[in-house]
Amino acid sequence: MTSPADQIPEATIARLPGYLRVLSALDAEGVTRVSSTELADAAGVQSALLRRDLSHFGSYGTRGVGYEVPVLVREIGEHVGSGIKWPVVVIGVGNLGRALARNESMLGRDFRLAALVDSNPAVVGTTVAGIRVVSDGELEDSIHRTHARIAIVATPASAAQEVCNRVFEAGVTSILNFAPTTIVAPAGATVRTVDLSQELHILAFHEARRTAEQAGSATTQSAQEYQP
Ligand SMILES: NC(=O)c1ccc[n+]([C@@H]2O[C@H](COP(=O)([O-])OP(=O)(O)OC[C@H]3O[C@@H](n4cnc5c(N)ncnc54)[C@H](O)[C@@H]3O)[C@@H](O)[C@H]2O)c1
Repeated sequence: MTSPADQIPEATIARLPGYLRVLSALDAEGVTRVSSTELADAAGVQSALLRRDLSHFGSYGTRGVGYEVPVLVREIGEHVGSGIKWPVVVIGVGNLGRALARNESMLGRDFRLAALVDSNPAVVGTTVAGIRVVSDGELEDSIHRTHARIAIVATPASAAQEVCNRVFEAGVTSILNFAPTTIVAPAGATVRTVDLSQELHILAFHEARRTAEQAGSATTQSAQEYQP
């Protein structure tokens, strides 16, 4: 398709799985065509944004006809690596790592748990979700053995950068980082950091603004009601 990946905005890439989810559901229902407005509504975005996102991949739809659902499912699926069953190594098998491992569905159907690594001798050797946890000394080996290029880091922040350095050195090029720290990655590698607390703070920001607006309108109202 048209644009090289490094010219596609991250925000566009982040919306692709949402489009694919809606399109796959339509496809499963036997729907063959969808307008940009219908698709945008179902995905919860503006239709102009949807058209712009898809145009990055050369999908422009046809005026009055819309998009061919099976074609778009195949094309977006190829872009987001759908149907590959990517092996994923999880490093740090504490509360979070264990929860992810035990609920593989949280990873989505295109990813499979390939190895679990932890440094705690009390955790090493235990079995989580049918996989034996190996020691951090076996980190590189577990990456080579499973051919994983994606890793999830769920260690404390203090260990995360060193773990990531080793993981990159072993051939991983994509990390989903849960540790609350900024990871420095080599050129050509991708790190996505997930921070629930940051997401909650974004909601709190909007809540604070709504509260301030309500307080402001109440003040304005009472000022208008004031008749000297
Ligand atoms: N992103 C989020 O929304 C979110 C939510 C909860 C927790 N966290 C973060 O995720 C991380 C994990 O949280 P948790 O509650 O599971 O912590 P935890 O202490 O229960 O688990 C951390 C695990 O990492 C292991 N570990 C430490 N150093 C290691 C190393 N060098 N190599 C391999 N394993 C190592 C520990 O032995 C432990 O089992 C923490 O950094 C925490 O702050 C993030």
